[in-house]
Amino acid sequence: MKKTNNQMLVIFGASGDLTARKLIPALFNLYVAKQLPKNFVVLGASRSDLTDEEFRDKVVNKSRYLKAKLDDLKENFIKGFTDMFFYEDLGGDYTSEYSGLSKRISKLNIAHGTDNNYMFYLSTPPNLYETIAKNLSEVGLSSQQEGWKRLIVEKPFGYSLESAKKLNSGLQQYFKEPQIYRIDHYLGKETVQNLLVTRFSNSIFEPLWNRNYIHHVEITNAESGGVEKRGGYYDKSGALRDMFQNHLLQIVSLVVMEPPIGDQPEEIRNEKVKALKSLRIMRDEKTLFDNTIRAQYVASEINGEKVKGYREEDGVDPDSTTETYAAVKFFVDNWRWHGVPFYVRTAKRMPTKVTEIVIHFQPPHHQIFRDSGASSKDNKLIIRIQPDEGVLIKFGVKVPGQGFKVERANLDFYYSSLAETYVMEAYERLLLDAMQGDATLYARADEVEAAWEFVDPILDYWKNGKDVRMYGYAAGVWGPENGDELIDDLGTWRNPGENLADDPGFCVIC
Ligand SMILES: NC(=O)C1=CN([C@@H]2O[C@H](COP(=O)(O)OP(=O)(O)OC[C@H]3O[C@@H](n4cnc5c(N)ncnc54)[C@H](OP(=O)(O)O)[C@@H]3O)[C@@H](O)[C@H]2O)C=CC1
Ligand SMILES: O=C1O[C@H](COP(=O)(O)O)[C@@H](O)[C@H](O)[C@H]1O
Repeated sequence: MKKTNNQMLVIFGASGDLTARKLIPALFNLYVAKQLPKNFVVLGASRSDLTDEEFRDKVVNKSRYLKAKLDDLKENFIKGFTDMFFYEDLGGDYTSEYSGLSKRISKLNIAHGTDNNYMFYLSTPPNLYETIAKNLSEVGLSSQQEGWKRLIVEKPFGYSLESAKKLNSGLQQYFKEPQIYRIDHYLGKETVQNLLVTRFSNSIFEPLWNRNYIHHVEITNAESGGVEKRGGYYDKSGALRDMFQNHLLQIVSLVVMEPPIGDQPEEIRNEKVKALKSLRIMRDEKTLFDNTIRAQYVASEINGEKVKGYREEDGVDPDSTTETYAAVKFFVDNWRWHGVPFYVRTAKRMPTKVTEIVIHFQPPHHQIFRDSGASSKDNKLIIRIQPDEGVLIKFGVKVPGQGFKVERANLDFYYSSLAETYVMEAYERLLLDAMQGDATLYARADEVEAAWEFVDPILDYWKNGKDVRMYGYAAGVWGPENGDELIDDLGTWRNPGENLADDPGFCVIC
């Protein structure tokens, strides 16, 4: 069991959505599970004019998640939680000097015995990250002479390769790379981590994990929701930046990577970087045209309810060319994966919320049961990241009786069958790791840059390419028909829990 030192968590942007929806509930779960250190303080910092009491009130009252739990808990238990919270008004903006903040931190440190160990969580608009790091450094709050200092940074880590490099070097002027924790909440998901264990702690999968046995790899991230209240942010981002560049390429790196020499953070991260650097970058327009598809959802009805199209959403430009669906086919240029196509798609307003990896194995070289129902697509390994987290194996079996009729069977493991095991929420797991100084599940600067290097040409083509198209799909279906064209030499995408409405797939900006 790793040790969690006494410490203070300072959250910049403490009055925001992420703090209320993710960070506070995660801290609360850690508190209930007695995982927080003996001496622990949370100092919220924002421009809003709040007292400690008002902040505490907001922290507990604003969290719908906590409200549901609070009814079951004793009042003094809850008070113990809220008493850990304090608030510092940064007075106007985040750019003025931090001597007031620094004094408050010192005072709380002495009063609560947090041993000069400070974790700074940047949950503000990203254009403030570098300024906050600079201001902290100027008042000595990045120095590790006494106690450790860590900086957790929220995505987006840049908007392009160039801006990611600028952000990384900007932060590294004030904090050393090992002090910087770039959070990618997909890495905190239990089944994403389980990929490493499935691959490297079993001898039955790894011998097959290569071009000789794997035909192709498919990764789907589907959300049934639209852009909700984040239209303004999303319209400047799009599916490729919002999900693909970070979460999905992180998953790809875990599928592709070579076995690390051990389980230490740098051993694993070094292999992930190598994996990301081996993705074949698409440079010419023809390759980009043939291997990438973008689309937007348009107004439709889902279960009898009218649903807005993307361009009608609040905060979205009515002429927006931002994609809510992105599908990319690519290859990995290394010994293990030569010639194996990867198909990765992500979208909002799909029929269901699901994320899964499907490893399609090669068909048998000589299929003697072809006429008895055996299919060349029988063998699949499905790693279900969410929901119903688990690992599923699909294979062919003989139907009892005369002859050799073949049908498909499943060997399925679901995490829910481990009823005794408490599965931590992603933010809970990641916060605890950072508190313990374990950066394994955080993205390193070179990983982020390698991912942008792959994504940048696609973004550039989608913005400036000659023949580039934007397709439409009715909200609530599995994307545009053209999405299937990408994979059509292999059939169709696996649409889990399929509920496919009639969808012609049409072009809104051809
Ligand atoms: N919400 C989410 O689900 C996710 C968010 N993120 C990232 O986390 C960060 C925070 O996101 P989120 O909490 O949603 O954002 P919000 O807009 O809800 O909150 C941002 C906070 O930053 C403060 N702030 C300081 N300067 C500004 C400014 N110029 N404009 C707006 N707010 C400012 C605001 O507090 P005050 O006005 O009091 O200073 C506010 O509390 C962002 O970088 C976002 O990309 C990443 C993944 C998911
Ligand atoms: O980072 C993001 O992730 C969410 C999806 O996360 P999940 O854990 O619910 O799968 C996505 O909705 C959001 O647009 C994106 O910014």
